[in-house]
Amino acid sequence: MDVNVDSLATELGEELINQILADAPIQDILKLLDSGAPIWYQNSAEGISPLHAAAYIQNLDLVKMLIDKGAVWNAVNYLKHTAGDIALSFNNESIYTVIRDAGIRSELVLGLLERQPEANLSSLILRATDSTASGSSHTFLVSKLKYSVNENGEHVCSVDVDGEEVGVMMGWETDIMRQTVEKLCQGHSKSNDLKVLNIGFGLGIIDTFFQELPNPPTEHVIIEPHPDVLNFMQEQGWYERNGVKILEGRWQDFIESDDLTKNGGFNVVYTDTFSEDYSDLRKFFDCLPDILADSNSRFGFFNGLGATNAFFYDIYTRISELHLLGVGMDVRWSDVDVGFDADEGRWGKSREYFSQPFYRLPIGKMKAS
Ligand SMILES: C[S@@+](CC[C@H](N)C(=O)[O-])C[C@H]1O[C@@H](n2cnc3c(N)ncnc32)[C@H](O)[C@@H]1O
Repeated sequence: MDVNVDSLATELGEELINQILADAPIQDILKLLDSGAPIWYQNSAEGISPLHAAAYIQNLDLVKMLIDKGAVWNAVNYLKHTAGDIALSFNNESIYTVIRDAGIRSELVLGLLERQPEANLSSLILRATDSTASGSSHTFLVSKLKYSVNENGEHVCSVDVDGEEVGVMMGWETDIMRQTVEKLCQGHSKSNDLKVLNIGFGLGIIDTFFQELPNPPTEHVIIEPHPDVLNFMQEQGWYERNGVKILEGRWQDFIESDDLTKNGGFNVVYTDTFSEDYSDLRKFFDCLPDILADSNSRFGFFNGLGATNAFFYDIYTRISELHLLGVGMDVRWSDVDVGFDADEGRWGKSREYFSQPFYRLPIGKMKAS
Protein backbone atom coordinates (compact mmCIF):
# COMPACT_ATOMS: atom_id res chain seq x y z
CA MET A 1 0.00 0.00 0.00
CA ASP A 2 1.18 3.55 -0.74
CA VAL A 3 2.59 5.19 2.45
CA ASN A 4 0.13 8.13 2.31
CA VAL A 5 -2.84 5.88 1.70
CA ASP A 6 -1.59 3.68 4.53
CA SER A 7 -1.33 6.53 7.01
CA LEU A 8 -4.72 7.90 5.93
CA ALA A 9 -6.30 4.49 6.54
CA THR A 10 -4.66 4.37 9.98
CA GLU A 11 -5.87 7.86 10.81
CA LEU A 12 -9.44 7.18 9.67
CA GLY A 13 -9.45 3.75 11.34
CA GLU A 14 -8.35 5.18 14.70
CA GLU A 15 -10.93 7.97 14.33
CA LEU A 16 -13.67 5.43 13.57
CA ILE A 17 -12.90 3.35 16.65
CA ASN A 18 -12.55 6.41 18.90
CA GLN A 19 -15.89 7.79 17.69
CA ILE A 20 -17.59 4.48 18.37
CA LEU A 21 -16.08 4.27 21.86
CA ALA A 22 -17.26 7.85 22.47
CA ASP A 23 -20.79 6.69 21.57
CA ALA A 24 -21.10 9.01 18.54
CA PRO A 25 -24.45 8.86 16.68
CA ILE A 26 -24.76 6.07 14.10
CA GLN A 27 -25.14 8.67 11.34
CA ASP A 28 -21.65 10.02 12.15
CA ILE A 29 -20.19 6.53 12.06
CA LEU A 30 -21.86 5.93 8.69
CA LYS A 31 -20.38 9.19 7.36
CA LEU A 32 -16.91 8.13 8.49
CA LEU A 33 -17.32 4.76 6.75
CA ASP A 34 -18.57 6.48 3.59
CA SER A 35 -15.55 8.76 3.64
CA GLY A 36 -13.28 5.70 3.53
CA ALA A 37 -12.65 4.71 7.16
CA PRO A 38 -11.65 1.03 6.97
CA ILE A 39 -14.14 -1.27 8.69
CA TRP A 40 -11.42 -3.95 8.97
CA TYR A 41 -9.08 -1.67 10.93
CA GLN A 42 -7.76 -2.79 14.34
CA ASN A 43 -6.39 -0.05 16.57
CA SER A 44 -2.81 0.14 17.70
CA ALA A 45 -3.51 0.38 21.45
CA GLU A 46 -5.48 -2.87 21.96
CA GLY A 47 -5.96 -4.38 18.54
CA ILE A 48 -9.70 -3.80 18.70
CA SER A 49 -11.86 -3.45 15.57
CA PRO A 50 -14.95 -1.23 15.10
CA LEU A 51 -17.07 -4.31 15.90
CA HIS A 52 -15.20 -4.86 19.19
CA ALA A 53 -15.78 -1.19 20.01
CA ALA A 54 -19.51 -1.44 19.25
CA ALA A 55 -19.73 -4.56 21.44
CA TYR A 56 -17.93 -2.67 24.25
CA ILE A 57 -20.47 0.14 24.25
CA GLN A 58 -23.25 -2.47 23.81
CA ASN A 59 -24.96 -0.70 20.91
CA LEU A 60 -27.03 -3.35 19.16
CA ASP A 61 -28.08 -1.14 16.21
CA LEU A 62 -24.49 -0.16 15.58
CA VAL A 63 -23.36 -3.80 15.71
CA LYS A 64 -26.05 -4.68 13.14
CA MET A 65 -25.05 -1.77 10.91
CA LEU A 66 -21.35 -2.73 11.05
CA ILE A 67 -22.14 -6.36 10.24
CA ASP A 68 -24.27 -5.19 7.26
CA LYS A 69 -21.32 -3.10 6.09
CA GLY A 70 -19.00 -6.12 6.20
CA ALA A 71 -17.36 -5.91 9.63
CA VAL A 72 -14.93 -8.76 10.32
CA TRP A 73 -16.86 -11.03 12.72
CA ASN A 74 -13.86 -13.12 13.83
CA ALA A 75 -11.11 -10.50 14.29
CA VAL A 76 -9.25 -10.99 17.57
CA ASN A 77 -7.70 -8.23 19.66
CA TYR A 78 -4.29 -8.48 21.34
CA LEU A 79 -5.90 -10.52 24.14
CA LYS A 80 -7.25 -12.93 21.50
CA HIS A 81 -10.84 -11.89 22.21
CA THR A 82 -13.40 -11.55 19.44
CA ALA A 83 -16.26 -9.04 19.49
CA GLY A 84 -18.47 -12.07 20.29
CA ASP A 85 -16.39 -12.76 23.40
CA ILE A 86 -16.86 -9.16 24.51
CA ALA A 87 -20.65 -9.43 24.09
CA LEU A 88 -20.48 -12.68 26.07
CA SER A 89 -18.52 -11.01 28.88
CA PHE A 90 -21.31 -8.40 29.20
CA ASN A 91 -23.89 -11.20 29.05
CA ASN A 92 -25.41 -9.33 26.11
CA GLU A 93 -27.27 -12.10 24.34
CA SER A 94 -28.75 -9.98 21.52
CA ILE A 95 -25.38 -8.61 20.42
CA TYR A 96 -23.71 -12.01 20.84
CA THR A 97 -26.38 -13.65 18.66
CA VAL A 98 -26.07 -11.05 15.87
CA ILE A 99 -22.27 -11.54 15.69
CA ARG A 100 -22.48 -15.32 16.00
CA ASP A 101 -25.11 -15.54 13.25
CA ALA A 102 -22.90 -13.40 11.00
CA GLY A 103 -20.13 -15.95 11.59
CA ILE A 104 -22.40 -18.88 10.83
CA ARG A 105 -23.72 -17.24 7.64
CA SER A 106 -20.25 -16.43 6.44
CA GLU A 107 -19.00 -19.99 7.07
CA LEU A 108 -22.05 -21.54 5.41
CA VAL A 109 -21.57 -19.39 2.31
CA LEU A 110 -17.85 -20.17 2.18
CA GLY A 111 -18.64 -23.86 2.64
CA LEU A 112 -21.03 -23.74 -0.32
CA LEU A 113 -18.60 -21.84 -2.53
CA GLU A 114 -15.79 -24.20 -1.61
CA ARG A 115 -17.82 -27.04 -3.12
CA GLN A 116 -17.74 -25.37 -6.52
CA PRO A 117 -14.71 -26.83 -8.34
CA GLU A 118 -13.68 -23.44 -9.71
CA ALA A 119 -13.76 -21.70 -6.36
CA ASN A 120 -10.41 -21.02 -4.76
CA LEU A 121 -11.35 -19.65 -1.41
CA SER A 122 -9.87 -19.99 2.00
CA SER A 123 -12.18 -19.66 4.95
CA LEU A 124 -11.79 -17.14 7.70
CA ILE A 125 -11.27 -19.65 10.46
CA LEU A 126 -12.68 -23.07 9.85
CA ARG A 127 -10.09 -24.49 7.52
CA ALA A 128 -6.51 -25.27 8.35
CA THR A 129 -3.59 -23.35 6.92
CA ASP A 130 -1.23 -24.98 9.39
CA SER A 131 1.40 -27.22 7.78
CA THR A 132 2.77 -28.62 11.07
CA ALA A 133 1.89 -32.04 12.52
CA SER A 134 -1.07 -30.52 14.36
CA GLY A 135 -2.64 -29.00 11.24
CA SER A 136 -1.48 -31.13 8.32
CA SER A 137 -2.48 -34.75 7.97
CA HIS A 138 0.53 -35.43 5.77
CA THR A 139 3.05 -34.05 8.29
CA PHE A 140 1.28 -35.77 11.20
CA LEU A 141 1.37 -39.20 9.57
CA VAL A 142 5.14 -39.05 9.08
CA SER A 143 5.86 -37.64 12.57
CA LYS A 144 7.05 -39.74 15.48
CA LEU A 145 4.50 -40.16 18.28
CA LYS A 146 5.30 -40.52 21.96
CA TYR A 147 3.26 -42.66 24.36
CA SER A 148 3.86 -41.71 28.01
CA VAL A 149 2.26 -41.41 31.45
CA ASN A 150 1.97 -37.92 32.95
CA GLU A 151 2.43 -36.85 36.61
CA ASN A 152 -1.29 -37.57 37.26
CA GLY A 153 -0.75 -41.16 36.14
CA GLU A 154 -2.77 -40.54 32.95
CA HIS A 155 -1.77 -41.90 29.57
CA VAL A 156 -0.80 -39.38 26.89
CA CYS A 157 -0.10 -39.79 23.20
CA SER A 158 1.72 -36.73 21.88
CA VAL A 159 3.55 -35.37 18.87
CA ASP A 160 6.35 -32.84 18.67
CA VAL A 161 5.33 -29.67 16.82
CA ASP A 162 8.24 -27.29 16.28
CA GLY A 163 9.76 -28.26 19.66
CA GLU A 164 6.43 -28.05 21.50
CA GLU A 165 4.63 -31.14 22.78
CA VAL A 166 1.06 -31.39 21.49
CA GLY A 167 -1.35 -33.97 22.89
CA VAL A 168 -2.89 -36.20 20.20
CA MET A 169 -4.99 -37.88 22.89
CA MET A 170 -4.88 -37.33 26.63
CA GLY A 171 -6.20 -39.24 29.62
CA TRP A 172 -8.33 -36.32 30.86
CA GLU A 173 -10.70 -37.00 27.94
CA THR A 174 -11.63 -40.40 29.43
CA ASP A 175 -14.90 -39.15 30.91
CA ILE A 176 -15.94 -37.64 27.57
CA MET A 177 -15.29 -41.01 25.89
CA ARG A 178 -17.15 -42.92 28.64
CA GLN A 179 -20.22 -40.69 28.35
CA THR A 180 -20.06 -40.83 24.55
CA VAL A 181 -20.18 -44.64 24.57
CA GLU A 182 -23.06 -44.57 27.07
CA LYS A 183 -25.07 -42.22 24.88
CA LEU A 184 -24.21 -44.07 21.68
CA CYS A 185 -25.04 -47.53 23.02
CA GLN A 186 -27.43 -47.42 25.99
CA GLY A 187 -30.95 -48.49 25.03
CA HIS A 188 -29.85 -49.14 21.44
CA SER A 189 -32.31 -51.41 19.62
CA LYS A 190 -29.36 -53.49 18.40
CA SER A 191 -27.47 -53.65 21.69
CA ASN A 192 -27.24 -57.47 21.45
CA ASP A 193 -25.68 -57.36 18.02
CA LEU A 194 -23.85 -54.07 17.62
CA LYS A 195 -21.75 -53.24 14.59
CA VAL A 196 -19.46 -50.39 15.59
CA LEU A 197 -17.14 -48.27 13.47
CA ASN A 198 -14.54 -46.10 15.19
CA ILE A 199 -12.26 -43.73 13.29
CA GLY A 200 -8.96 -42.93 15.06
CA PHE A 201 -7.58 -45.18 17.84
CA GLY A 202 -5.27 -42.77 19.74
CA LEU A 203 -5.04 -44.28 23.22
CA GLY A 204 -7.86 -46.71 22.52
CA ILE A 205 -9.97 -45.18 25.30
CA ILE A 206 -13.25 -45.21 23.39
CA ASP A 207 -12.51 -48.62 21.86
CA THR A 208 -11.91 -50.03 25.35
CA PHE A 209 -15.29 -48.67 26.48
CA PHE A 210 -16.96 -50.29 23.45
CA GLN A 211 -15.27 -53.60 24.36
CA GLU A 212 -16.40 -53.27 28.01
CA LEU A 213 -20.10 -52.99 27.11
CA PRO A 214 -22.29 -55.72 28.72
CA ASN A 215 -22.59 -57.05 25.14
CA PRO A 216 -19.37 -56.14 23.31
CA PRO A 217 -19.84 -55.35 19.62
CA THR A 218 -20.19 -58.37 17.35
CA GLU A 219 -18.32 -56.36 14.73
CA HIS A 220 -15.90 -53.63 15.84
CA VAL A 221 -14.06 -51.92 12.99
CA ILE A 222 -11.27 -49.47 13.78
CA ILE A 223 -9.66 -47.29 11.12
CA GLU A 224 -6.18 -46.02 12.02
CA PRO A 225 -3.39 -44.80 9.72
CA HIS A 226 -0.48 -43.85 11.99
CA PRO A 227 2.31 -46.50 12.10
CA ASP A 228 3.19 -45.72 15.75
CA VAL A 229 -0.45 -46.06 16.81
CA LEU A 230 -0.71 -49.34 14.87
CA ASN A 231 2.41 -50.61 16.73
CA PHE A 232 0.85 -49.62 20.04
CA MET A 233 -2.32 -51.52 19.04
CA GLN A 234 -0.19 -54.60 18.22
CA GLU A 235 1.54 -54.39 21.62
CA GLN A 236 -1.80 -54.09 23.40
CA GLY A 237 -3.19 -57.14 21.62
CA TRP A 238 -5.93 -55.35 19.66
CA TYR A 239 -5.27 -57.41 16.53
CA GLU A 240 -6.22 -60.61 18.39
CA ARG A 241 -9.45 -59.36 19.96
CA ASN A 242 -12.66 -61.13 19.05
CA GLY A 243 -14.78 -59.24 16.57
CA VAL A 244 -12.18 -56.47 16.10
CA LYS A 245 -11.07 -55.64 12.58
CA ILE A 246 -8.36 -53.03 12.07
CA LEU A 247 -8.24 -51.18 8.79
CA GLU A 248 -4.78 -49.68 8.39
CA GLY A 249 -5.13 -46.35 6.65
CA ARG A 250 -7.10 -43.11 6.70
CA TRP A 251 -10.90 -43.08 6.72
CA GLN A 252 -10.69 -41.46 3.28
CA ASP A 253 -8.97 -44.65 2.00
CA PHE A 254 -11.84 -46.91 3.12
CA ILE A 255 -14.99 -44.82 3.03
CA GLU A 256 -16.16 -46.27 -0.29
CA SER A 257 -14.72 -49.76 0.26
CA ASP A 258 -16.75 -52.95 0.69
CA ASP A 259 -15.52 -53.09 4.33
CA LEU A 260 -17.68 -50.09 5.12
CA THR A 261 -20.47 -50.22 2.57
CA LYS A 262 -21.25 -53.90 2.08
CA ASN A 263 -21.85 -55.13 5.63
CA GLY A 264 -25.42 -53.89 5.94
CA GLY A 265 -24.32 -50.72 7.70
CA PHE A 266 -23.08 -49.82 11.18
CA ASN A 267 -25.31 -49.29 14.21
CA VAL A 268 -22.81 -46.95 15.86
CA VAL A 269 -20.22 -44.71 14.18
CA TYR A 270 -17.74 -42.49 15.99
CA THR A 271 -14.97 -40.29 14.63
CA ASP A 272 -12.12 -38.51 16.39
CA THR A 273 -9.14 -37.90 14.13
CA PHE A 274 -6.16 -35.58 14.50
CA SER A 275 -4.69 -32.80 12.36
CA GLU A 276 -7.84 -32.62 10.25
CA ASP A 277 -9.99 -29.50 10.03
CA TYR A 278 -13.70 -28.81 9.85
CA SER A 279 -13.89 -29.30 6.08
CA ASP A 280 -12.62 -32.91 6.55
CA LEU A 281 -15.18 -33.53 9.26
CA ARG A 282 -17.88 -32.17 7.01
CA LYS A 283 -16.83 -34.51 4.20
CA PHE A 284 -17.21 -37.36 6.68
CA PHE A 285 -20.71 -36.12 7.61
CA ASP A 286 -21.67 -36.41 3.92
CA CYS A 287 -20.77 -40.13 3.94
CA LEU A 288 -22.90 -41.02 6.96
CA PRO A 289 -26.08 -41.98 5.08
CA ASP A 290 -24.04 -44.62 3.19
CA ILE A 291 -22.45 -46.29 6.22
CA LEU A 292 -25.17 -46.20 8.89
CA ALA A 293 -27.51 -49.21 9.04
CA ASP A 294 -30.84 -47.46 9.57
CA SER A 295 -32.64 -44.68 11.42
CA ASN A 296 -31.90 -46.37 14.78
CA SER A 297 -28.17 -46.01 14.18
CA ARG A 298 -26.27 -43.40 16.15
CA PHE A 299 -23.34 -41.16 15.28
CA GLY A 300 -20.89 -39.26 17.44
CA PHE A 301 -17.81 -37.16 16.81
CA PHE A 302 -15.22 -35.48 19.01
CA ASN A 303 -16.49 -31.92 19.21
CA GLY A 304 -13.23 -30.16 19.95
CA LEU A 305 -12.71 -27.68 17.14
CA GLY A 306 -12.39 -24.05 18.21
CA ALA A 307 -12.45 -25.13 21.85
CA THR A 308 -9.91 -22.63 23.15
CA ASN A 309 -12.44 -19.83 22.59
CA ALA A 310 -16.09 -19.89 23.72
CA PHE A 311 -17.30 -17.96 20.68
CA PHE A 312 -15.55 -20.12 18.06
CA TYR A 313 -16.61 -23.28 19.92
CA ASP A 314 -20.23 -22.14 19.69
CA ILE A 315 -19.88 -21.41 15.96
CA TYR A 316 -18.39 -24.86 15.22
CA THR A 317 -21.06 -26.55 17.31
CA ARG A 318 -23.90 -24.80 15.47
CA ILE A 319 -22.40 -25.17 12.01
CA SER A 320 -21.89 -28.89 12.53
CA GLU A 321 -25.51 -29.18 13.66
CA LEU A 322 -26.70 -27.38 10.51
CA HIS A 323 -24.51 -29.48 8.22
CA LEU A 324 -25.68 -32.71 9.88
CA LEU A 325 -29.26 -31.56 9.43
CA GLY A 326 -28.36 -31.15 5.76
CA VAL A 327 -27.52 -34.87 5.50
CA GLY A 328 -30.79 -35.77 7.25
CA MET A 329 -29.48 -36.12 10.79
CA ASP A 330 -30.87 -34.68 14.01
CA VAL A 331 -28.35 -33.94 16.75
CA ARG A 332 -28.92 -33.99 20.48
CA TRP A 333 -26.33 -32.20 22.61
CA SER A 334 -25.45 -32.83 26.20
CA ASP A 335 -22.88 -31.08 28.36
CA VAL A 336 -19.99 -32.87 30.02
CA ASP A 337 -18.42 -30.87 32.84
CA VAL A 338 -14.71 -30.74 32.08
CA GLY A 339 -13.98 -27.64 34.16
CA PHE A 340 -10.79 -27.90 36.10
CA ASP A 341 -8.61 -25.58 38.07
CA ALA A 342 -5.24 -24.57 36.72
CA ASP A 343 -3.36 -26.45 39.45
CA GLU A 344 -4.71 -29.78 38.31
CA GLY A 345 -1.89 -30.03 35.78
CA ARG A 346 -4.06 -31.60 33.11
CA TRP A 347 -1.90 -30.35 30.28
CA GLY A 348 1.51 -31.23 31.67
CA LYS A 349 3.98 -30.07 29.04
CA SER A 350 1.39 -30.23 26.27
CA ARG A 351 -0.18 -27.30 24.41
CA GLU A 352 -3.70 -26.57 25.69
CA TYR A 353 -6.36 -27.38 23.10
CA PHE A 354 -9.55 -27.33 25.15
CA SER A 355 -10.30 -24.57 27.64
CA GLN A 356 -14.09 -24.55 27.87
CA PRO A 357 -15.70 -25.61 31.16
CA PHE A 358 -18.19 -27.82 29.30
CA TYR A 359 -17.69 -30.24 26.45
CA ARG A 360 -20.72 -30.27 24.14
CA LEU A 361 -21.30 -33.93 23.37
CA PRO A 362 -23.17 -34.62 20.10
CA ILE A 363 -25.27 -37.68 19.31
CA GLY A 364 -26.80 -37.77 15.83
CA LYS A 365 -29.56 -39.98 14.45
CA MET A 366 -30.82 -40.12 10.89
CA LYS A 367 -34.36 -38.81 10.63
CA ALA A 368 -36.76 -41.65 9.81
CA SER A 369 -37.77 -41.27 6.15
C1 LIG B 1 -7.51 -38.00 19.17
S1 LIG B 1 -6.94 -39.56 18.67
C2 LIG B 1 -8.33 -40.59 18.91
C3 LIG B 1 -8.54 -40.90 20.34
C4 LIG B 1 -9.58 -41.96 20.63
N1 LIG B 1 -10.90 -41.42 20.46
C5 LIG B 1 -9.43 -42.49 22.03
O1 LIG B 1 -10.46 -42.61 22.72
O2 LIG B 1 -8.30 -42.78 22.46
C6 LIG B 1 -6.86 -39.36 16.93
C7 LIG B 1 -6.45 -40.59 16.16
O3 LIG B 1 -6.88 -40.40 14.81
C8 LIG B 1 -5.90 -40.90 13.95
N2 LIG B 1 -6.11 -40.28 12.63
C9 LIG B 1 -5.60 -39.11 12.16
N3 LIG B 1 -6.05 -38.88 10.90
C10 LIG B 1 -6.86 -39.91 10.58
C11 LIG B 1 -7.63 -40.25 9.42
N4 LIG B 1 -7.65 -39.45 8.35
N5 LIG B 1 -8.33 -41.39 9.42
C12 LIG B 1 -8.34 -42.20 10.53
N6 LIG B 1 -7.66 -41.92 11.66
C13 LIG B 1 -6.92 -40.80 11.69
C14 LIG B 1 -4.61 -40.54 14.64
O4 LIG B 1 -3.51 -41.29 14.17
C15 LIG B 1 -4.96 -40.82 16.09
O5 LIG B 1 -4.65 -42.13 16.43
